[in-house]
Amino acid sequence: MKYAVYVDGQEGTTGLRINEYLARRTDVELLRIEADKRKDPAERARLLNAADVAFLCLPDAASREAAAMVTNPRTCLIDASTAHRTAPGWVFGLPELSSGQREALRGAKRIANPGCHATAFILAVRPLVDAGLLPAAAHVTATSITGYSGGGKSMIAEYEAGGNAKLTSPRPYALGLAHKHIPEMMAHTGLTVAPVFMPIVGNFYKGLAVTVPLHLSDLRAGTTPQQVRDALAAHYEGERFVRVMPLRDPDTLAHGFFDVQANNDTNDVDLFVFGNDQQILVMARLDNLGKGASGAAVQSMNVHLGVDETTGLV
Ligand SMILES: NC(=O)C1=CN([C@@H]2O[C@H](COP(=O)(O)OP(=O)(O)OC[C@H]3O[C@@H](n4cnc5c(N)ncnc54)[C@H](OP(=O)(O)O)[C@@H]3O)[C@@H](O)[C@H]2O)C=CC1
Ligand SMILES: CC(=O)N[C@@H](CCC(=O)OP(=O)(O)O)C(=O)O
Repeated sequence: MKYAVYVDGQEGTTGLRINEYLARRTDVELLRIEADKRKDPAERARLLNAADVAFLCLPDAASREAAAMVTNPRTCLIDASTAHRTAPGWVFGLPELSSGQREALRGAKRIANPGCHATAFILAVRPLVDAGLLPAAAHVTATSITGYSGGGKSMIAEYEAGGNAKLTSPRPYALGLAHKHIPEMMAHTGLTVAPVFMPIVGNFYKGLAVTVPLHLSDLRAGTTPQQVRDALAAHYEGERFVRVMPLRDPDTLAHGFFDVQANNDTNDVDLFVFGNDQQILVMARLDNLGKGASGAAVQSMNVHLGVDETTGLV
């Protein structure tokens, strides 16, 4: 038996990559929309309702419209947009979040794929809150360095057109302190105070690293960097796609510089803890188009269907 799968937004950055993952699979029949009907509501509704799994790789408003078109109770929607990540009735597509998450995804017909920055932030912070090392009311800050593909087709075109000197240097953004991932960062870590979050987009295609700096005095009294690293390792023990590096990763320190692109073309997340007697940096690195978007969506589909979670992923 093959699963019927439709990608709404198949020509976009996330949709194209999901199609690449799925094209290699023998257990999936891809339903494709004709090029001239890509935005035809009736044709999209027909395909959405014919699918066992439909990925929404669309701007937020179009994702909301697509969700409203689905009347088939068998169709499982996996929404890559920001529209439903804290919405009631939608399960967050991050299997590694907590011990009950896979079971929830298995039973869900509405799955919201996490944002790329949010994935890295949540994977770095949630285990520390769960372990009681980081108080839920802590005042947390975070930065993220990301490649420009995170901005979708329009930002990719801007960078690749060339000729704009302003794009050659890294650009901090979301300076209104209201980045669209903050609600999901709070909802899925348990933090009760909004983190101060500043992303920076750089002149490279893909790769992302979130850094969360913490004073040890903000953690449970007596917490050491090693305990923080060990809490992460305990939370992710046995996970195929999350690797917790040794404390003060010797390879990184030997190079002197952190490689934001080292997880590109994989679905892997690497977590790091650097630190001294007073301070730590917790860092999470991933491919924003892999575990930050399309890879995560395919992983959630695998969990939902009950097939090997790594099928089609590297
Ligand atoms: N890029 C990334 O790293 C990530 C993106 N996301 C999210 O995934 C979603 C898709 O992003 P991304 O792939 O980057 O965006 P893109 O802009 O690259 O692609 C969006 C696609 O949706 C199509 N589209 C727009 N409106 C409609 C409509 N009404 N009906 C059908 N198709 C429509 C666009 O058509 P056209 O080609 O004509 O413009 C385009 O092909 C967004 O919500 C984004 O926030 C999530 C995680 C990471
Ligand atoms: C460089 C850039 O602009 N990146 C996007 C994030 C892309 C992403 O993962 O967010 P969504 O899934 O919510 O679209 C941003 O920060 O808004």
